Amino acid sequence: MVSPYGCIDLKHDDTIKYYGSEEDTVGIWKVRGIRGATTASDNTKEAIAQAVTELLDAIESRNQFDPEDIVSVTFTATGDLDAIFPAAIARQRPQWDTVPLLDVQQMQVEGSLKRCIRVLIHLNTPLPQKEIYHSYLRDACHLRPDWSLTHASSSVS
Ligand SMILES: O=C(O)C(=O)C[C@]1(C(=O)O)C=C[C@@H](O)C=C1
Repeated sequence: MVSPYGCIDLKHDDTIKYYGSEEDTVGIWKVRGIRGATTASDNTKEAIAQAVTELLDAIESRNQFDPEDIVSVTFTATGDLDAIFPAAIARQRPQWDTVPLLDVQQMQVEGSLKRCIRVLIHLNTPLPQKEIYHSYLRDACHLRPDWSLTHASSSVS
């Protein structure tokens, strides 16, 4: 189907992409972001590993993607967590060993949530933004109450 907007982009590999309304883009692969956050009970390898595993399990089960389609994953940790890199935990997951991973320290804002691990996944997906599920677990559920039930469009499913 040709987009009513009439904008067709012929790439070098002859792939045709249409740009238009949200309906037009369903089924066309794009890079989307998946957010998540959680808290670790302690600054220990075990507690951080448990929190990261639980968070990535939730994100993977809610979004059903192939790790092969991940562009990159960035974790942030608050300054009170330094026992292990979240990326070191993530890398042990099935098919995650080739995913580009990065850890950075979260900026320190007075009064913000302690022992918090955040994640931002960039993913190639045919799903529209409204079908991307974000996961805010444990004490991090208060950070984005609209997303703590994990649906981007804030509907409960
Ligand atoms: O989404 C989160 O993890 C938040 O804490 C919320 C929020 C925001 O205000 O949007 C704040 C700080 C983070 O760096 C990212 C986003």
